[in-house]
Amino acid sequence: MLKVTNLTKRFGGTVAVNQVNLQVNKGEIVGIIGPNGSGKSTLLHTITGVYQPDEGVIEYRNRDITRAPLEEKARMGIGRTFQNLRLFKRLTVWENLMIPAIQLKKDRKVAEEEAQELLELVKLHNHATEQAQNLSIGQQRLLEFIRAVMLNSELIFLDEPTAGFHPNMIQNFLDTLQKLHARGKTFVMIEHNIPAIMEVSTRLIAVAAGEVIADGDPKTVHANPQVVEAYLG
Ligand SMILES: Nc1ncnc2c1ncn2[C@@H]1O[C@H](COP(=O)(O)OP(=O)(O)OP(=O)(O)O)[C@@H](O)[C@H]1O
Repeated sequence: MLKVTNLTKRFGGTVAVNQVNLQVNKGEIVGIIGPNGSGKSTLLHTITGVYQPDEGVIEYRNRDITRAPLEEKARMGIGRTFQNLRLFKRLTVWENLMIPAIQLKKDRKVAEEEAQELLELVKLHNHATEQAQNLSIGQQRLLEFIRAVMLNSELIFLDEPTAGFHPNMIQNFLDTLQKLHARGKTFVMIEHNIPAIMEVSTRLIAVAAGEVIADGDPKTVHANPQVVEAYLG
């Protein structure tokens, strides 16, 4: 589905992403872990078109999308959420879901049914008429998450989706993720909550100092001595 080859992104003298190779196959939930400052967000920004890479190639469904901007990648089915949320804060929960869906020329009735169903899935249906800014951070993250799903995204990148969550909301998020996964969505998720990522990931990628240091079965990667060293060292 997605193939990244020799991807490099520099900021001045800092090599934030260094010759990264990775693939994402349809139906996976790929977890990305790594210490603070290891390049996870920059990797995600570069793949999704927030940043342009300095080197490397990004292919989606066998098409070269290396230089496509964020909006074009979104139209191709690559969705994402942001660590610093990007909701329409003064609009209602319902409007946050419907406005982008209508801009995408979705049929209004289909979009309304989908919005209602997704709101029920993340237990936000009683908040539909509230302004987004009045929700808790966790609820805002859930809203941004289902908005990405509403936008016909097939491959969805999540940047620390459970950051700021009340502990009892984490399971709600993980259950929703697995339900959407069961319907055919593919996910790539950066997360510091290791128990959460171990629960849902079908594959785990560990990065350190801008490089992929392990990629494979979650339990094997988590136990990899280099990964343990990167976290503790
Ligand atoms: N816009 C930027 N300008 C300059 N340097 C940047 C920029 N964004 C990231 N960096 C640097 O690139 C490196 C990787 O940062 P990045 O935010 O991608 O790491 P991260 O693994 O996502 O960290 P965290 O887990 O804390 O979110 C760091 O050295 C950081 O200081």
